[in-house]
Amino acid sequence: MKKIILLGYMGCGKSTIAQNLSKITNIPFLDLDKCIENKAKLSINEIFEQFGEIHFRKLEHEMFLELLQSSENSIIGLGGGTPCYANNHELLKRDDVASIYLKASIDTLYNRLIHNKSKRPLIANMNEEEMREFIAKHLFDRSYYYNHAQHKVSVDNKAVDETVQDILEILA
Ligand SMILES: Nc1ncnc2c1ncn2[C@@H]1O[C@H](COP(=O)(O)OP(=O)(O)O)[C@@H](O)[C@H]1O
Ligand SMILES: O=C(O)C1=C[C@@H](OP(=O)(O)O)[C@@H](O)[C@H](O)C1
Ligand SMILES: [Mg+2]
Repeated sequence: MKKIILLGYMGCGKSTIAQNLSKITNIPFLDLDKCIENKAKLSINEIFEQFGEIHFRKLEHEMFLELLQSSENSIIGLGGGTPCYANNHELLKRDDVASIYLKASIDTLYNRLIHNKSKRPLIANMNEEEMREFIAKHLFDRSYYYNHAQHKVSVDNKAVDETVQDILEILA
């Protein structure tokens, strides 16, 4: 069975959707950020603070390869930046994975992230205006990498269950 990879911008719902998809399919869910935190015994915030983003990107690439190498079935929730560094986007095209881009609009992302920014070091210290502008520019830059996914699901105005159903249809 192919490994299922969920990708997309911070707040698009990778962790939430992967968890729910895992419950329905009984395929174990691995959150890349959580795996990095467990291995480093530090939170994502602490890794950024103590070692910087470049070091985080190295850990992220290594952990992504490690998860892909395992022979177990899994749903892997990436971090928002994963496809955009270390040529990770090329791994999204592999035959042994089904990669799915959870595509969200700037408004959807802004509305979710405004209440959920403290654990995301890239936006934690921004005010509302800065955040909206940052998301707009950053999403534009990153879309090139996200578009390497094999499949795309729009998540705007959809409940968690609806997005999960859309993914099940892709996988069927
Ligand atoms: N329809 C929805 N689908 C996914 N997440 C939603 C939805 N509505 C609200 N949310 C909230 O948006 C946030 C998405 O965050 P998360 O799943 O951590 O995304 P990511 O891992 O992509 O950064 C969560 O707080 C979740 O509860
Ligand atoms: O977009 C990014 O560069 C990041 C997204 C985060 O994951 P989520 O997308 O799950 O928030 C986490 O990996 C880190 O804070 C960096
Ligand atoms: Mg996440």
